[in-house]
Amino acid sequence: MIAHHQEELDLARRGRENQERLTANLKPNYDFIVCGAGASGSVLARRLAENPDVDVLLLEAGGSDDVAAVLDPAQWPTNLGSERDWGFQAEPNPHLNNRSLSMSMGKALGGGSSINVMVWARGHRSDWDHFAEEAGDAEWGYENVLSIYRRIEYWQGAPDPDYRGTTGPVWVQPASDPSPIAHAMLAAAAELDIPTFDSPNGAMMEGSGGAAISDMLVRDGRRHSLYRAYVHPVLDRPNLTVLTGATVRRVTLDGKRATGVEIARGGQISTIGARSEVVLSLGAMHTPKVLMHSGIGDREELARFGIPLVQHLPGVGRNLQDHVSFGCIWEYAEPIAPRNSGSEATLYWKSRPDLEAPDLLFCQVEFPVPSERTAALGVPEHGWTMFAGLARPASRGRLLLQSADPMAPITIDANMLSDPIDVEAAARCVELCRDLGNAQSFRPYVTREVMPGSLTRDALEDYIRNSAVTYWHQTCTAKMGRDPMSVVDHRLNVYGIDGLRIADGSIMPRVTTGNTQAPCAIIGERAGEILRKAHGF
Ligand SMILES: Cc1cc2nc3c(=O)[nH]c(=O)nc-3n(C[C@H](O)[C@H](O)[C@H](O)COP(=O)(O)OP(=O)(O)OC[C@H]3O[C@@H](n4cnc5c(N)ncnc54)[C@H](O)[C@@H]3O)c2cc1C
Repeated sequence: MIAHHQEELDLARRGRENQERLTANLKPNYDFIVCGAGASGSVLARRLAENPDVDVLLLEAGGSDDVAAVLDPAQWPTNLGSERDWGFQAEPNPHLNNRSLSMSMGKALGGGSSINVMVWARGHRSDWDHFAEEAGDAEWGYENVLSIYRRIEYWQGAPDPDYRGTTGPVWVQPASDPSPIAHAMLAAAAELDIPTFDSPNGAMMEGSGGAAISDMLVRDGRRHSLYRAYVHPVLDRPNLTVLTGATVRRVTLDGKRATGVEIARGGQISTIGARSEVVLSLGAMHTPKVLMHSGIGDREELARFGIPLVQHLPGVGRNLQDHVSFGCIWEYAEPIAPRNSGSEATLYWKSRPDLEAPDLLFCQVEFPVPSERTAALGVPEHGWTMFAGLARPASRGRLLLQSADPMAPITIDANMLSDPIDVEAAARCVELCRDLGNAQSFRPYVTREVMPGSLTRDALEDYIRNSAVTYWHQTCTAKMGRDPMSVVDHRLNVYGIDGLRIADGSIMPRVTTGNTQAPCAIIGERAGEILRKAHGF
């Protein structure tokens, strides 16, 4: 253990010194520029840099992840609203009683994977098969994706070679020593005839759903972000430069070929060239934004701000999806301190039996999580939340520019619950929450259901609109596909532009069933495979 710790310290020092050297001597050109060191970008940069002959620049607007708020799993909520959060705010939404939701996204090395709740959820079989169908490419299908998961995981739970790998970079473990209420959640599921599983990742996500103790990216008691898993161990390579505090303003183009990027850093604007390709991994808000500022997007939207059109792609910034969630809260009989990240049990189920796959997603949270509106109903000092959401929302949002200035914010019309089907599913979702939370198995741990309680249908709808918050799974704004609203093809090429690809949650045609960082890791892995093949290395 001591020897391992010393090795870690040595590696960190070598990496730091190497990066100080590389960033003090930035080159005018790199082979590949990966924009955004988040969940997908971290994976991709590592895979490209594994070839020592390939020079990779990884650009990140945020800063270091080497702070307790990131590395200590229990401290994740303290990142919300901090310098490590972009702090997006959606427009007031009439379907949420005119509430304007906060839409946090990570701004630091690791992106969302440095501030998230660390849950590892692979997505449902039908999600990946849908991606393959949309893309017209079986390599995006479940069977292939399952083999990638096996390859990248360093699984710490009970051996399960059909589903789990033990030689990859991503340390995945079942939540260690979960809270009694996490076990109560599984017991309550069983009371309602919902099957329970050893892990949510495997057979559970091939069928109708179930309940399990969550898998987490936590290693030796510390957050194991996708940046820590993939990039941190290779920071000492001479062919990988990681530049923080660098905000990508736009892609530079020569006609319809991407030539590099324009960045803002330390008050200076400069350009850096890409000999091979530029990849946008800026997340679902900023990837479409940077495309639009580069002249790639909807003709009319760009014309509003006089941005010269390079490629008309009406789907840029459309199709915004997210899991909307509703907190139902119970008061503890005796306070129970949260363990791990405070979210250790998960459940997926269908709102209607005829659905092909689960459309409801529950993550238990071991402390109260009201919305700013439901907080007024009175929050218990000690309580827990069933954080229950729509895994397959029908509502779609849109991103719009506010200005021709690349540093200006964007307008987010999240449009949650605009489709009445979602309100129906939400009502079923909250009813199921109540059935679970009020089940026999929770009795030893709770005194009472604090909210919502038994409500008339109208009052329940009002509760849904007042309690709705984001699950922070914003995705799908530059979707992969073959229809006119698609932005990238099956090889992640931006339609109509050479040398420009997208690899992040934006390319999802539909948000996956479950938390989104594991699918974003797959997108990074696929991008790595595709680029290595395209460039013959
Ligand atoms: C609070 C919170 C909790 C979550 N909990 C979970 C969870 O428990 N499990 C789970 O699976 N998922 C969770 N998620 C979602 C998950 O983290 C994201 O879906 C995932 O990180 C998205 O990956 P990405 O690569 O698309 O983008 P990101 O991870 O967001 O990465 C984008 C990166 O690009 C950088 N960037 C953006 N704009 C620029 C620019 N102009 N120039 C340079 N850099 C830029 C960002 O700073 C960021 O580092 C959570 C997210 C949040 C915010």
